[in-house]
This record gives sequence, structure tokens and C-alpha cells, in this order.
Amino acid sequence: MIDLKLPLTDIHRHLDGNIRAQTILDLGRQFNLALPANSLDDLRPHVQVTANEPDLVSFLQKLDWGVKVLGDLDACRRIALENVEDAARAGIHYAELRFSPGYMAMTHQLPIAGVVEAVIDGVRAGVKQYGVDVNLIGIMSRTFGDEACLRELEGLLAHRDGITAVDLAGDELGFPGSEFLSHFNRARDAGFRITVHAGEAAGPESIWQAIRELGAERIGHGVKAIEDRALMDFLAEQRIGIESCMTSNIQTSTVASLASHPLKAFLQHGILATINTDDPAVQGVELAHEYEVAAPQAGLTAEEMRQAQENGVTIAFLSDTEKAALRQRVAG
Ligand SMILES: O=c1[nH]cnc2c1ncn2[C@@H]1O[C@H](CO)[C@@H](O)[C@H]1O
Ligand SMILES: [Zn+2]
Repeated sequence: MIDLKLPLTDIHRHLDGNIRAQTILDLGRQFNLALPANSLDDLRPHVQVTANEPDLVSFLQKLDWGVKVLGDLDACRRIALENVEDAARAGIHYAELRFSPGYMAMTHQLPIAGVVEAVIDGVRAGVKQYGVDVNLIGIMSRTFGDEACLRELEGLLAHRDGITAVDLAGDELGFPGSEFLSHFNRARDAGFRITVHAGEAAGPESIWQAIRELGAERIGHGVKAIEDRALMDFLAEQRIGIESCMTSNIQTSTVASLASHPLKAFLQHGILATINTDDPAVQGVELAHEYEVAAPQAGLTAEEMRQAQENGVTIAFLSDTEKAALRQRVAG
């Protein structure tokens, strides 16, 4: 259950994993693209998870049509704006929206820095219109290799002021974090905050690597930390936050059932773990589902849910002043 007196945050939410099916249809028509279906009902199974996928990489293919229809920078701006509207509708007060500019640019060979600028612009317009606070996280999509990631980083650096943090996402097993040391050295030198998808498809060593070698201050998913007691202790002691996305973990077959999801154990261990969506449109669930359906099934008590909600503010990429203002705004 959501505590209405606390800010509701979603700090792990892919903007390019949350493109509306209707918008995919619209943009497909606008750019005269051959889509796999021409009605919403027929398109849905191509862009939304209908049954759990066998692994992470199969799940990620469901995001592909969403970016294939981004025929120009205006389309990128549109989906950014719609993402802020969706966050507002979901009752979110503060969102960290993450996106991979190279992945968005790929099909129609858009300029990567242009995509970054369009997303910043769309989000700014949305923030004004819908009153949600948003920070942006730039993703390097490891799936396309280290050179493609370097181009993404450069696009993000070109608009440094509009981007709060960087992340590494995509195929964790095929592209280990060790291939991206220089990228993260540069990102840290530029003053970006750092979060990394780790311990989702790969084991606890991937989480250690993200922290020690990439400088991760937070970990996306981190489910495999449950296999390593020393790591659990370290995460708690060093206040390294975990961005949990329970339904996503079921849909990627990372975790067998909600009842065996490690979030409750993380919270009991004193880890700053949080509740988030991941890719809402692809998953067919919003944040309320995570609090009202997934969290109870994962065995969280009302107090543990409250703690996770509170942790969302604690580990947000905001200054102490901004956190206080956010708390105040919601407490009224
Ligand atoms: O759950 C996830 N785990 C790992 N990577 C993901 C997940 N969801 C989306 N992406 C990846 O993030 C980028 C788009 O923002 C893409 O690289 C997509 O594959
Ligand atoms: Zn993710």
C-alpha cells in the first residue's frame, strides 16, 4: 500500500520502455512504417509482455518496436512528454526517467546528442504541464558494445546540464561491466551520479564490480545480492541503494515467484531498497500494482512498504534541500 503522506517516487523507470502502444501506432502511420499489426489489440502482444519471458534478453526485445517508430526528434520529444504525463497519472511526485539515446537513435540514424536534447526538452515541457518533479538518467546500452556506449556518453556529455546520472543497461551476461571502465571514469569526472543495472542476469560478482570498478552509488535490480552475505552487509553499511522492480523480475524469469523475491530480505537487512516499475508500458503494470499487488505477495508488511517508499526519497539523486522540499510538498 502507498503511504499518501510520503512522496511517491519511481527512480527506476525507462522512458524508452514506456512508450504507449497507441503512440507506436500513431508514429508508425506518421512515418509510414510497416508495423506487425494495425490495431491496438493486435499490436499489444508485440510490444507488451503477455506471459513471462524465458530470460532478460527476450524480455528486452519487447522494447524494440517502441524505438523503431522514433522517426525524428519530434517523436522523441513527444514520448518524453507523454512519459511525464504517465508519471503524473500514476500519482508519482518525483521520477527519475532513464533512456538510452543511442537505442532511440538507432533505427532512423538520428543524431544522438539531438535525441538527448529532445528528451530533455519534452521532459521540461511535461514538468511544467503536469507538476511532477523529474530528473533524467542517461543509459549506455551495453548490448551494442563499448563503442556505441561511448557515442551515447558523448551525446549525454553534450547536454551535461540536463542529465543527472548515467547507467549501464541491456544484456548483462553478454557484456560484463568490466568492458566499460573508461566510460564510467569519464562519467564520474564529468560529475554524473552513477547507477548500474547489476545482479539481474549475472551473479553477485557483477554487483561488486559495479560498485568497486564503475563507482555505482545505487544498483538497478541487484537481486543476486541475496546470494552473498558479505555483499548484503556492504550494501547496508555503505548505504548503496537497491532499485527493485518486482514484476519486471518475474517477467524476465530473474526471480521464480514474488514469494521468493529478495526485496523483503534486503529491507530486513537494513539495505536502502526501493519499489519501482522498470518498463511500465512493456510490462502492462504501473507503480500502484507494485505497492498493492506485488509487494504484499513478496511478503512485505505495511511498515516494510512504508520503509521502501521512504528509501525512495533517501536514495534519490537529489540534494538534501531538494529532498526536504519534496517531503514538505507532499506532507502539505
Ligand atoms: O530490466 C532491464 N534490465 C536491463 N536492461 C533493461 C531493462 N529494461 C530496459 N533495459 C534496457 O535499457 C535500455 C532502454 O532504456 C535498453 O538498452 C534496454 O534493453
Ligand atoms: Zn531497468
